[in-house]
Amino acid sequence: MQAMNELSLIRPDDWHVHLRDGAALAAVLPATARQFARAIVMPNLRPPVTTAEQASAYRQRILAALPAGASFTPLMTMYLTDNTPVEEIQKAREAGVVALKLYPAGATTNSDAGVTDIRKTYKTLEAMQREGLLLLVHGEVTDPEVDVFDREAVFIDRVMQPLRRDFPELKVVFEHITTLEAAQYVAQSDRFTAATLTPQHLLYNRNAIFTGGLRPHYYCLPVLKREQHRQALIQAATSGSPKFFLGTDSAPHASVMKENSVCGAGCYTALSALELYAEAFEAMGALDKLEGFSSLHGPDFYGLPRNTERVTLRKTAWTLPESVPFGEAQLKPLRGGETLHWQFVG
Ligand SMILES: NC(=O)N[C@@H](CC(=O)O)C(=O)O
Ligand SMILES: [Zn+2]
Ligand SMILES: [Zn+2]
Repeated sequence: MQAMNELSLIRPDDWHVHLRDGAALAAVLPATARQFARAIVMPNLRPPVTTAEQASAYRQRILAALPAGASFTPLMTMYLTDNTPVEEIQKAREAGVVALKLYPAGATTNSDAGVTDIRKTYKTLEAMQREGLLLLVHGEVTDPEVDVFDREAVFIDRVMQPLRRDFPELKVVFEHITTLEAAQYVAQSDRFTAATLTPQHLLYNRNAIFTGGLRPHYYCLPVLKREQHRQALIQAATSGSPKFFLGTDSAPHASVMKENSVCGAGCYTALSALELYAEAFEAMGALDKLEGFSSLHGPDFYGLPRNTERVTLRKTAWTLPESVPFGEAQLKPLRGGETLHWQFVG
């Protein structure tokens, strides 16, 4: 394939991002709004966004925190609980909420209020299927008997398959998939199932967490897996299949929380999201597949219009800052202080 020095794409959207709130929101929002036209905003605040009213208020806080002149649309989600009332689903749709997020209780950062048993949510899922709201899934079981590296594969058998059988027309996004099993499951599923892929799971295997010592900035959930899984994921992303699309899962945690005896899960990638994806696609000789993955498959699956504006990435070396302000704290991006070879130019 011919080497390319400039890449022009329809402006992408980020179908899975954590923007947090307050000073943290103000610190990270400009980076996401710079690269992406829209983003699916995760609801795992403390306390979580569980009502349509809270989602609307959170949307207003995001819009208020946008830099002057930015044109960015936050797409709001709500946090599904054992007790989400059925009536809340119609309110959610009316408030412009596009999806609910399933966190198995205890699976990840701020998931304590998550679902303890999917059957408890069946009436709500029925209403979502009827109203056309999507279900976004953090697909890991929390059973302490199950090895951390197997939790996604076990989730497919225990939760995904029954869920798909019982709600065949509910649109489900299997978020941030990390395994061969999940990539195969999604590739073989019908048109109501899709998946997002993060840059870290396309670029790294689990060795990255242990290179020369323990590297907390490579720790996210679901945790990085073996190389065979990474290969299955990058194959899926570059396959051209419309079932796979971009979701950074950029998940900022203050560096004091990452470099701690108990390290919070999450990689901060919003500062260089497209650059990291371009690097992963280029390594496969598949830069021609980047636009579908970044800009077309997501809106098509969500039933939203494609963007029309374009953005450019240039092949040029630049150094990602090692650390950026994060309210009173500091935030260390994945690959901070290192040289990247693509640069988003706007
Ligand atoms: N991905 C992560 O490791 N962390 C996310 C939560 C999530 O998406 O599971 C976070 O909110 O920090
Ligand atoms: Zn998650
Ligand atoms: Zn996430």
